[in-house]
Amino acid sequence: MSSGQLPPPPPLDALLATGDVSLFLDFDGTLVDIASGPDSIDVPDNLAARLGALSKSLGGRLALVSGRGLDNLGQHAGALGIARAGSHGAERVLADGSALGDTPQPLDPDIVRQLKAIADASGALFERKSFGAALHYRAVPEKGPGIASEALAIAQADGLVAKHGKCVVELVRPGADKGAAVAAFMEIAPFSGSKPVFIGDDVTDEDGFAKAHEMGGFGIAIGERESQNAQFALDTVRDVHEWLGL
Ligand SMILES: O=P(O)(O)OC[C@H]1O[C@H](O[C@H]2O[C@H](CO)[C@@H](O)[C@H](O)[C@H]2O)[C@H](O)[C@@H](O)[C@@H]1O
Repeated sequence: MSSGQLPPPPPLDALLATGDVSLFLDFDGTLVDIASGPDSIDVPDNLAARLGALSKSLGGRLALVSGRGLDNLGQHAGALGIARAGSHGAERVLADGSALGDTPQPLDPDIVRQLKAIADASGALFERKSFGAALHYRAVPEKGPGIASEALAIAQADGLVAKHGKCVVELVRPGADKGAAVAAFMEIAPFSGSKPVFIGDDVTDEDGFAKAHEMGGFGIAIGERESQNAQFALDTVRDVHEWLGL
């Protein structure tokens, strides 16, 4: 259903009055506005501190779940003293920085070279990531379908997964899934036994919405994109900040 046709979520205070809630937050397009490139984002002042305060008020039941690597997330958002999953959910750490689950394997260098060659030939922006590599075609949108199909062919030949997002396709190893990250956090304290709520704007967030709903909670889709699995919607990043009381 189009996000515009979904109702807004109940106020966070009202939700918290019904019992413990865990919030799982996407980053790009949810906490920060989409920009022309991965390093052009404008991170709101003191975002890390404000998320830390929100996490504290929720008894630690807050986690970022991003397609960015955790190293990259830290470079942009600053030191995050909250639970977080990066690389589309494959890298997971608790608020104290201890790992939750295994560290993923990086991509084979030959795959990275093939993706870089596609970027060089097409004018796409190549983003090297710790456990994946992405091709951003925001500056060459007409080449998006061709870039995506070349990346998909490499993924299929090498047992990898192509993650599609806003003007981007990325190859990752199987298992990088935001729903799996939600499930992993929900198995342990302080998340277990609470109602999970996943907030995100992009295709990869659908796994998070579906898992949150399956576990008794719901998803909140941000922006115009049609969502298959969210129950509620908010229009903008600013609305997300207001709903969270950031
Ligand atoms: O799961 P997220 O936290 O939303 O991360 C998804 C991807 O975000 C970044 O790309 C997107 O945001 C860029 C900056 O606004 C934008 O230029 C790009 O078109 C978007 O696709 C990031 O660069 C990727 O690595 C993340 O996977």
